[in-house]
Amino acid sequence: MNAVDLADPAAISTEVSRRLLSFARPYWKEISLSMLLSLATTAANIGMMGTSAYLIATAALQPSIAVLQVAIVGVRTFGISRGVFRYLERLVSHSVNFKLLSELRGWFFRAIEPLVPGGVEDLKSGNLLAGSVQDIETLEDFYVRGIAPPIAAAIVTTGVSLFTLQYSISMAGMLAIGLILTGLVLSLQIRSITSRLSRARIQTRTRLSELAVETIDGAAEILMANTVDAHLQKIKTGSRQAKDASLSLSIWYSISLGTGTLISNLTLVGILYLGIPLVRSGQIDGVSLAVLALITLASFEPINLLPSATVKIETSLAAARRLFDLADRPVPIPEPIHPENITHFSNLTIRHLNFTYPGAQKPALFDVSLQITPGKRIAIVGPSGSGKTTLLNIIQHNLPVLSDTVFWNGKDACELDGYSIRGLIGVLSQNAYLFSTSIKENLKLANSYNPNFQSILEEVGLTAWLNSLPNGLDTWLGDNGSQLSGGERQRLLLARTILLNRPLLLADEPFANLDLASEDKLLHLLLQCQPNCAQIIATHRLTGMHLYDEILVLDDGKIVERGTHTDLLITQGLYRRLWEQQTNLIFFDR
Ligand SMILES: Nc1ncnc2c1ncn2[C@@H]1O[C@H](COP(=O)(O)OP(=O)(O)OP(=O)(O)O)[C@@H](O)[C@H]1O
Repeated sequence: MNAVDLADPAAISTEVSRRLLSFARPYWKEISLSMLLSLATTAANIGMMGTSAYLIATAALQPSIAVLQVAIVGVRTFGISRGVFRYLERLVSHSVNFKLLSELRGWFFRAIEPLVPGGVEDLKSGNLLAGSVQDIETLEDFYVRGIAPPIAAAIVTTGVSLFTLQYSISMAGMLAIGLILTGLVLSLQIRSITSRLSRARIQTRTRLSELAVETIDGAAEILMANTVDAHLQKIKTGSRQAKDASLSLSIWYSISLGTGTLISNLTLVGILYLGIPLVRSGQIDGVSLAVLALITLASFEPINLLPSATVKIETSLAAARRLFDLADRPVPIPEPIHPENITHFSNLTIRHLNFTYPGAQKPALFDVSLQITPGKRIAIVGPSGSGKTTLLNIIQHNLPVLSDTVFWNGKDACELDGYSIRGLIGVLSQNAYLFSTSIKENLKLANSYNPNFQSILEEVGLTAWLNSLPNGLDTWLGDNGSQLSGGERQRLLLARTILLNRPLLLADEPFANLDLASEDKLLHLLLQCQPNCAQIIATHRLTGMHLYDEILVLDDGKIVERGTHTDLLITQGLYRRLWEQQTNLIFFDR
């Protein structure tokens, strides 16, 4: 949050409210309508109570029925219109509220998305889940209870006090004091008490969400390690803390409701205490006092909701603050001010690239240069930790680089639109995500317009398997493809990447968890598909190396050797040693 004193909770709340209100600006017409309807409901309620009091008090004096006719019609009209206005007010306020919440979900996703390359690694997925679901839902209270009701309450307080003023200054003063005590003093008091509790509630709820996601994701490992009880204990502790935080808020919610009702009844007693002598002295008549007494009660109806609404609004503000904190994280790879789009691929050149992770002692990449053009196949090989994945991430624009190091079609990557760069790249890795839906939907994700699924599935060798499935392409894959074997999964990921049809394909150990024969087969398939597609494959398994145009050997972040398979075997360097190690291993494996 900009230019806000972070030590001042009031300043933070004001800034958070201002930002939340800015989302409501486009809906000002609907919000104004809901405010008008809220006012109309309260006015109808006050009218109904006032005319009822008039009717009952006048009827007690046994006048002719003609005298009561207008009041009878008034009670009916106010009674029916109150229900109609209340219904319309709820309809309008909830409709605008749902629109606002869906807008906020879109905004949150758009704000988080640019952070994903390298910006949310320190966050647990349960934290983001709590943000995108629970926190946004909590904001409902801010919009439903935070905008229209306080304004309607202020208008009611002013109107009813002015009306009472026509009868007596002291009674009007008493009523205004009661209304202000409840609507303002009690609300502010409750707010200062509950703001810390609201933050604690959001924190405990987030922690519980993190624990739940972690436990579900790691269920198999937890069972294997026999630590179910320890995890359940953590969840129980988290649940208890979340329950305690909610309970404290509920207690204050009830206290505020009860105190509001107490103040309204005390005000009524005060009005009667001041009014009865006035009736006795003939300054006002008894019927007017009855009307004023019931109007007093009715006017408290919207005001009484304010202190309890404050508790909910404080929780909304705490949730919003967390959302803004997440959304305001600095973008790790800022886009240029005037980004240039790149729509085709003719070459990628990397010149003397150095890269050091923040806080790392030594660079992960040092003086790396390469060039790739359409149709060229490059393999990046090297021991674990030599920098292969880092290099692929830099090409994907997932890590920040200095200008004058990475060039697309001769243009500096730092001046290009990051989304358009990623739009040129297809990525294949063993960790790629498969959505929990059908095979067809997962393939459509890559290219919903390509009806040519069957031929690509045939190409990657999945046809026989698909034919054996009763539901074929409509087979559900399970969470992240949990119902697939390693080979089926990798073939499906390969089919999805081919369907994506991007001019540059990056593959990071794509088939490493398969047996050597399957790996060999899929690597050949990958290299044969899309002849014009440039490919860079990072691997530490030296399978099919003779098929690559160039092999870069990385060691400790530096390219120590480069050339074709035959050249590198002759060189007698690291590549040759790695090759011999692997061929010996394969020999012993057999
Ligand atoms: N996010 C990160 N923050 C800090 N250091 C990192 C990060 N990711 C990787 N590194 C470090 O950078 C170096 C290169 O890692 P990288 O993952 O690129 O190697 P690799 O060759 O792909 O390894 P492997 O074959 O095991 O996947 C390693 O020393 C690693 O510890």
